[in-house]
Amino acid sequence: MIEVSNVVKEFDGFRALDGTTLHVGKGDIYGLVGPNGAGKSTIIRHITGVYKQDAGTVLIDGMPVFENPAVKEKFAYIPDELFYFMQADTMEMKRFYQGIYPKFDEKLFEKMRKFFPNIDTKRSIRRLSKGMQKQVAFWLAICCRPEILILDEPVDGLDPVMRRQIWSIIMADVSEHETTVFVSSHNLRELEDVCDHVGIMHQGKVILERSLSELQGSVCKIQTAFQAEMPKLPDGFEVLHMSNTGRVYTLIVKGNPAEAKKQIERLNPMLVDVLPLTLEEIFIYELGGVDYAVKDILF
Ligand SMILES: Nc1ncnc2c1ncn2[C@@H]1O[C@H](COP(=O)(O)OP(=O)(O)OP(=O)(O)O)[C@@H](O)[C@H]1O
Repeated sequence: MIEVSNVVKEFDGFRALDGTTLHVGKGDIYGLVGPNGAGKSTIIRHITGVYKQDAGTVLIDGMPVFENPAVKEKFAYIPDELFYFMQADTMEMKRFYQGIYPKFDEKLFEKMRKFFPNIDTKRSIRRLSKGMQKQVAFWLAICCRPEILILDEPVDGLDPVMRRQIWSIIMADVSEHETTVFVSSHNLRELEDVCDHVGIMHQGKVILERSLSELQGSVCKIQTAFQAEMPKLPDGFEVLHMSNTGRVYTLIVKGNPAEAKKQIERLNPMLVDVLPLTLEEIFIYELGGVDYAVKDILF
């Protein structure tokens, strides 16, 4: 659905994007994570056709985005800095969006009022708080019925209750309409519960791109204890990290979790348990040795 290949962008000789490549499939919830200055907003501005790349391609459904209104109708974009007509109120903005998005869902707009009880839709947006302005942006974006929602740091500035609310609205939309979501954040934890694909961006490149199921099936944490010393582990059993407290050993193991558990069980342990790894832990071990600087910044 979104295909970004080898995109290069320079600003006054500074290479903000240095061969960025990423792929987002239909219905994916793709999280792009990276430290400040990695290039997340810049690549998003290419995907939304705000910028034109110096080299490489940016395609949505096989079509170039830049200056292509047919493609722009497919997505709604919430940038990190909102650019409303600040004098307008929410109802006026709604009419503006209705003019641009033929599929704008008026009924849904009314239905969603209950989620945003603090928004006075007749008050100029300039006079709403920053968090409230973001809420309005979501409300309108979802009602545009886009095929793709592109969100740059979407919940920054929202309180924890509203964050949960916004995510649950997005998730409901995804499951009902198979909306594709492309979301950037510098906070991996924020994306952990919602994304099914994650890309890590660093210095203008996507250095790692994985599906969550692929990640979760490829590394696991095993806790085990033996009567005496830890026996020799089978050949080919790839331990990425091992620590122990007394007789209880915690192993981070590469490979299928169920298979790894079976292999440990053959060694007659007193106990063996497979524990879930957080996305953060998975990346730490996945990236092990690749680039410590990235790990230090991201986690
Ligand atoms: N219009 C511009 N002119 C000059 N430099 C720019 C411009 N836009 C971005 N940059 C530079 O490109 C790099 C990437 O910026 P970008 O905003 O894409 O990073 P980011 O990953 O979104 O960061 P953050 O998490 O802080 O929002 C930065 O070094 C930034 O200074």
